Amino acid sequence: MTDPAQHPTPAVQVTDLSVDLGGRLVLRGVDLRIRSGEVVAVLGTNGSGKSTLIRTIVGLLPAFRGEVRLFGQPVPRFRQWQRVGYVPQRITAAGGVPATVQEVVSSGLLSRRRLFRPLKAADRQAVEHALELVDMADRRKDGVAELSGGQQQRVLIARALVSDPDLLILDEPTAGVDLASQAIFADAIRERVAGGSTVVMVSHDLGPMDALIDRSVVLRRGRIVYDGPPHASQTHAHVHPHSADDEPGWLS
Ligand SMILES: Nc1ncnc2c1ncn2[C@@H]1O[C@H](COP(=O)(O)OP(=O)(O)OP(=O)(O)O)[C@@H](O)[C@H]1O
Repeated sequence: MTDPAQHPTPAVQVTDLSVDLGGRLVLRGVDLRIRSGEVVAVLGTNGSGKSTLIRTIVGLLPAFRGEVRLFGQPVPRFRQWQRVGYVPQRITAAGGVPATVQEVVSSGLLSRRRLFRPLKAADRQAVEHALELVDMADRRKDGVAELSGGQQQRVLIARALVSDPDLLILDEPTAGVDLASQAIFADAIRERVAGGSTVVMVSHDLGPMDALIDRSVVLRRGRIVYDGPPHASQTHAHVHPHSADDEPGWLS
């Protein structure tokens, strides 16, 4: 029998995943197993498939072949979305709908409350805490459309953190966010990681988050070409993807 202590259910399990976008295979045969508590960076050049991988993991894109499981459950049947915080790649936080900062952050709690019900005191407190974390509490009543790009990104980060998720999936969360806010965000993530959260993060520039990463995965043309310790991948990911065949982690 398998010992569950030695083989606990991974937070994310991607098996032989291929994804088709517009008739083209953008991901091809991706295998990735992320244990609970790991902090994994997904790296690779523009168009290598990072966002596609992230969006398939959170169920926004269907698998063409293979599957993704979250906490052991295939994504199409997964229902515990309150356990997952997701920051999408930079888009307008409003998504075209006029909404205040407070409303967007509250929407991070939607899966744990009934739509259109007023927030309970504990929820209001969680929203306030998340807004304070990203230093946006004084803008709570403002429309997100009136914010700068970096401020909108901070609101999306607060939305992902508000439900105190077990798994954070972040697609370039700090793109366009100033260094001070990146440091605040890194602290918030560090706190979550210390509490046992799992983090999967796409980034071109990890900045203050760099020290938190314990593993990185490099994509190239829809395939994983490196999976191992962060150092070698960051040195070579964008420069010489084939120059480090003798280093551990590089896949042929
Ligand atoms: N809706 C779509 N239809 C067809 N092809 C798409 C679509 N969205 C993305 N692609 C293609 O899929 C490939 C991977 O895109 P993806 O956004 O996953 O890359 P990425 O690694 O996240 O890039 P970046 O670093 O620029 O964000 C690209 O070649 C892109 O042109």
